[in-house]
Amino acid sequence: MGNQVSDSPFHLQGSKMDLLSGLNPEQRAAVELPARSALILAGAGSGKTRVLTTRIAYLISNGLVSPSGVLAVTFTNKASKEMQARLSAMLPINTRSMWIGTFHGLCNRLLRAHYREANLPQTFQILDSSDQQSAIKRVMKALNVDDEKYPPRELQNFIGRNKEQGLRAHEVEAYDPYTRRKIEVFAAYDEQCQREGVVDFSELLLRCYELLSRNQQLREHYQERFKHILVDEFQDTNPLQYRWLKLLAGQSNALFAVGDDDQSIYAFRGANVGNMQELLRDFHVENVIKLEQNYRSHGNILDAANALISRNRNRLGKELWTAEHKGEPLRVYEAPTDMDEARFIADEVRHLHREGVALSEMAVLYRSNAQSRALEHALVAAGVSYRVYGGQRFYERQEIKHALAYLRLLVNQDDDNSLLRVINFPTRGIGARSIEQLQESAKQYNTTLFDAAARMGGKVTGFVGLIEEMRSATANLPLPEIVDHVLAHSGLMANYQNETGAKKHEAQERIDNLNELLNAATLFVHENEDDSLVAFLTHATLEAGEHQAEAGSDALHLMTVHAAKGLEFHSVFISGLEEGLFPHQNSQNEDGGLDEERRLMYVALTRARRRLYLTFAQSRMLHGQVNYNMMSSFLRELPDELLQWLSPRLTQRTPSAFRAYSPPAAGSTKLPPAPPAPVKEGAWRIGQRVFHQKFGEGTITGLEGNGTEGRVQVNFKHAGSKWLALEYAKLTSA
Ligand SMILES: Nc1ncnc2c1ncn2[C@@H]1O[C@H](COP(=O)(O)OP(=O)(O)OP(=O)(O)O)[C@@H](O)[C@H]1O
Ligand SMILES: [Mg+2]
Repeated sequence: MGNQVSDSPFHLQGSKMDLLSGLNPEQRAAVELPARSALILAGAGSGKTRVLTTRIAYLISNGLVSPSGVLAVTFTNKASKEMQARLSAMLPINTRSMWIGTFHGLCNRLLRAHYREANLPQTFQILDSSDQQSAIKRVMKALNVDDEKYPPRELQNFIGRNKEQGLRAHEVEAYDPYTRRKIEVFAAYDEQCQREGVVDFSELLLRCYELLSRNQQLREHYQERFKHILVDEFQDTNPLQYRWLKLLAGQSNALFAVGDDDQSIYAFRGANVGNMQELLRDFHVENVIKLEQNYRSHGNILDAANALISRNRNRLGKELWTAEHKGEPLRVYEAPTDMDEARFIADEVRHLHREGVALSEMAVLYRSNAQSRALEHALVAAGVSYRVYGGQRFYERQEIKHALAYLRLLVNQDDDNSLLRVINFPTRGIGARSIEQLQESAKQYNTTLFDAAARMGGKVTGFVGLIEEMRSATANLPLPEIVDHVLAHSGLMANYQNETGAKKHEAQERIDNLNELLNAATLFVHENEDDSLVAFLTHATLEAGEHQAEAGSDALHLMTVHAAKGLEFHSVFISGLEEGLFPHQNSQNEDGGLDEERRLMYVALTRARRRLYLTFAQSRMLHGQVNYNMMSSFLRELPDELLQWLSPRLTQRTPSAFRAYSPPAAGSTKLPPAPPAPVKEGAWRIGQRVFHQKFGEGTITGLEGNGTEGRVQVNFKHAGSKWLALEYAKLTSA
């Protein structure tokens, strides 16, 4: 059973003063609180994480607890590594063996230590989401469950949701035969996992919770051991996590929670700010300590964040101030296109870097992962090393690799790797057994897998047919339309569109990314003489993997706002501040959705210490078409006097506004890219009949903008009315 609690206190001469000397009175009071449960409720950058870390050091160095008596929960692995590093700097102890980690990490550790009691094999494996889905499909097959009536994804969500509420199959209530059938699958799936010695993510937490709640001896052992339980980002814990904490805390241990209701950004995953109220009640918390001084940001940044968040309803209410001076205004930049926005950011980064700001002290934040592609492209071109955090680089993402594999098969059917990647993705009933047979047959006749597949018959040959069909259908199409065709006909797009429930968010990201691939193809055609599919695939291979900064080297941070929680940087760029993108359009249909987006924006703003850029683009490519979004309402919610516009402030998108585009006034740090060269005006007129390769014949019903930025509205005979960018639409007159 784990480490024993050491009796010998840990005394470090003089460290008490050193540890506390840099803190303000409230922070100090929080660090020195007696061993009772407490809630520190405080805004961004007020030192919550610092207080939590210092408290651990304080308790240990004063002999109030041994290092093994502490359990600290962080939100990400990155955060737990940082906490260990900070602790090591404060205490001469090995922090590696301490129980500091994420909920999943800590549960895994407990289950490994007590695998027998948890009824697991010593080497139990963890299923990721796609492993889990294959496992569910096998169960369904064995039970003869119709996967049209019961989509495997729906079952996956059903199982996950119930486990996250602490429910096993036999505890789920069934009101109808449909649910009863799902419960059967749930039960059989758990049996199969048990037989095979695997656990999924939600099982980690539930199994650990059950272990502790059923095994009194173990529970008492850990309750005896973890005298101090400390939780960072408490506002984002879900109900099962909270129950797990309660169990470990028992009657007498101290739960020290720090959090900020204004930074609660995981409600969509079941996190519950209400936990804060429950904590006060369940743990008889008498003192809620508020920290109101922000040490991170200059005044203007903080004023902007405060002004923004003040528009939210139902806040617990707290003020933030800083002793720092106002600093610079927030820099706003409106770019003509998303590519210009990305180039502007790359230029500014280089400029700041030349002035001495380390790349790792800068971050570019975006709302959705798909936005990283345009940014990556510009950074590669500018030679800036960067690292994508909390997600993969664009061309390494699963769905992009799948799409590229299909495209590769179109140009080279002998590419066995690509074939193996997608022969059964999306699933088309080609099992591991068939693939083995295929490989044997290819070996026997010394042919490629594709040739072997053509001979094999059944579903495998059906796949060959699909590739051949797609190849002939796309033979004479321009590159973006080839990509579009393959996304639609391979079933990739539909596969993600069919996601439901909790998986929907992830699937939406994948769909956005696939659309982004289409944008990449469209752009590629414009930037390259050779715009063949082969050339594009070569380009994709080169952009993947080549420029990712090496581990440990100085590199710019690229990440979603979600992934940036708890971090800070000298300079931050918040990109894509457009209505529909940030705030995300999905938030409009969800109750409290806009408030959650605003909290996300608050998180983004408060990451910056010294300099903040807010950027957006007049036009952005989405699904191969140009979208004209409005400036984000969040930008409008920031007080005018805090903003410095680097581009002329455009309130309306009119053709004259485009013509008025000019470099920013002197005094700003950097010139934006030159305005697009106007093309011959009047080439198109309302009422004119036109032809588009994909949509066919139509009539122009609207014109807007000018030059490469111009767009037309066309009412197509068969495809309905669409706005198209003149630059990309390649219209001909009919
Ligand atoms: N008393 C202090 N004196 C000087 N600097 C401080 C003090 N307290 C905190 N800081 C610094 O302020 C910054 C923000 O602190 P910290 O990250 O702990 O805030 P936080 O409340 O956890 O923020 P977030 O809500 O974003 O997680 C850090 O750089 C930290 O070192
Ligand atoms: Mg923090």
